[in-house]
Amino acid sequence: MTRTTAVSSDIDSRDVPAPVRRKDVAVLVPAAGMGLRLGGGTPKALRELAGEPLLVHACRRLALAPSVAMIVIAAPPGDVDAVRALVPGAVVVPGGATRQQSVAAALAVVPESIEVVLVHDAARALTPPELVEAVAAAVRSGAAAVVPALPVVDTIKRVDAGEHVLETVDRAPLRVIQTPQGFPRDTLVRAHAEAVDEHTDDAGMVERLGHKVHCVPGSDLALKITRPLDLLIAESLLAAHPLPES
Ligand SMILES: Nc1ccn([C@@H]2O[C@H](COP(=O)(O)OP(=O)(O)OP(=O)(O)O)[C@@H](O)[C@H]2O)c(=O)n1
Ligand SMILES: C[C@](O)(CO)[C@H](O)COP(=O)(O)O
Repeated sequence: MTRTTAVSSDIDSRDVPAPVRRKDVAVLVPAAGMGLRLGGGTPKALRELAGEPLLVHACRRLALAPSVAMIVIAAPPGDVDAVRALVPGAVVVPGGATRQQSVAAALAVVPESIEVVLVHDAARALTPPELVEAVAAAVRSGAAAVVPALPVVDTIKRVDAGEHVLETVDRAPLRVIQTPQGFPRDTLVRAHAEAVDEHTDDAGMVERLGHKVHCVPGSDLALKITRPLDLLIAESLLAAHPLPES
């Protein structure tokens, strides 16, 4: 028996605009960190996961996001040519001494015609293209800054210098923040130009300008590979969530 599904609608399909596929996003990929907490002596973005550098995993997923027009990588200064060979479609610049300086170096080469800029850690190598699209869409909808956020799952306590607990913090309003973080280009340029101190993320700089930062749901796949345990977790995640065959 053939099963049919009746779809009734009084909207003429000719009235429905086709989904807009805009390639209007530049993604800056800070990848110049040493990865001291991971160890191993190789810059972290070049450390391998299942036989390929973390940076390659990260850029492959970025390139699968329909909005992405260009990828700019801030590479370890001694590995610029190696990174160009690994990710041939990307623009590669030497990174700086801090994450913030690496992002600024990449931002400096984004053409003015690009209106939406995302910043994405190479260390979040398994971030799915869907999260990139969700962040880009929220920027297009008018947000000054967009961050993926996850709830905190552990009890949080504040301690003093001697590791004595001062208080147990209410975790309900706390969030763990990931990348990609998204911005209108002009806002990110201004945030970097006016930053007076070091920030751990770009949204923090935009927040300092007085703008509201908008959260979208984060992803477990966007974990930051920071310590050796994270590499083991990433191996399992990669096996469980391979990219579809092209
Ligand atoms: N001078 C720096 C420092 C960090 N990063 C990048 O910023 C991202 C997030 O940083 P983190 O995961 O903390 O990397 P590292 O700084 O390499 O780690 P660690 O602090 O353990 O050395 C990474 O993709 C890293 O390569 C960068 O581009 N330039
Ligand atoms: C930008 C970031 O990934 C957001 O969670 C994070 O702040 C980077 O921090 P790190 O101290 O450089 O690991």
